[in-house]
Amino acid sequence: MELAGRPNVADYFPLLKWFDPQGLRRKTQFHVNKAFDIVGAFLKERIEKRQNEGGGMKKEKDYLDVLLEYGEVDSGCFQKFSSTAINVVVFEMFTAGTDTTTSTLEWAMAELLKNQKLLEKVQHEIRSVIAQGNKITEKDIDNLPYLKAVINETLRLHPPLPFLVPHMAMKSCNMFQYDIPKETQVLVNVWAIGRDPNAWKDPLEFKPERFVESNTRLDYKGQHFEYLPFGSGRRMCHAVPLVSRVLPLALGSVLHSFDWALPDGIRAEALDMRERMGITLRKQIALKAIPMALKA
Ligand code: HEM
Repeated sequence: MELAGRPNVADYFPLLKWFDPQGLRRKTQFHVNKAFDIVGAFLKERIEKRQNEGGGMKKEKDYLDVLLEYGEVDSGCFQKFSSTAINVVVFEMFTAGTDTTTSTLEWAMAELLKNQKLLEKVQHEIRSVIAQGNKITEKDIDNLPYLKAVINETLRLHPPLPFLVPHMAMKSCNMFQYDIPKETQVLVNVWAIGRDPNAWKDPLEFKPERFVESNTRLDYKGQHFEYLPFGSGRRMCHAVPLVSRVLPLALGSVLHSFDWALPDGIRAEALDMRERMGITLRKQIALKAIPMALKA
């Protein structure tokens, strides 16, 4: 992820592409190969296990089982995925899904620890819906509008992919009064769009309320152009249904089960919120937070 986010001089002088002057392509390829070997080992192990179990038609399947079984039922219509295809898909899920989700959770916790009142408000909502000792489940999420609003607001101020993923114009076109020649690389600055004072009131303030009160029912499905943390159109993030469950479950669980404090010596209002630029937008200084057991 670090190498993918590093500025590459060859993007500005395409002639240099073949020389790979900073060695970025070479170094990235080294790590990609390593990751492929790791995924390849999972895959081999699972295929062997399924063969030993005799077809592996077990009741509980995970993602890898589904990929391996794809096409087995109706071989007339589908071809099975090759090992290489599965390897690529699993690799892509890890690379696209890891930093994005963890960065959102880290920023959400940081914003809440910085705004104790909001932290109390969201914890109050969660704890009044889910009794102490119980766990949050997917079906609880719809009853937690403020928790969802905290996540929405985090994605507005801290979109994990601030420039989306680079796009390329397939043909010359004119969009929003800009002439875009064929094969131009286009970066969409959703970070700036989310902070645009023409679109947002008090744009720099962390106010989850705006998503609860909003009459427009703003969402991140790619149709509201002032709010595009997952992009828009046919290359937008296809994990939105997964992420809209995983983020509230993960954040809700830690907020439900523990009280939280900053380490000694760090005042909430002085919490460092600087960003570190890369392909994903991380906190420059990793958040440290202390979980405290709830009193029975
Ligand atoms: C908070 C979490 C996430 C955010 C904010 C996010 C955001 C995005 C964005 C902005 C794009 C590019 C859209 C564009 O350029 O128009 C993208 C693409 C993608 N995302 Fe996500 N993502 C998240 C989580 C995930 C997860 C968990 C997975 C997989 C399990 C995933 C898989 C992908 C893939 C495979 C693509 C490439 C799609 C394509 O090029 O067709 N993302 N995501």
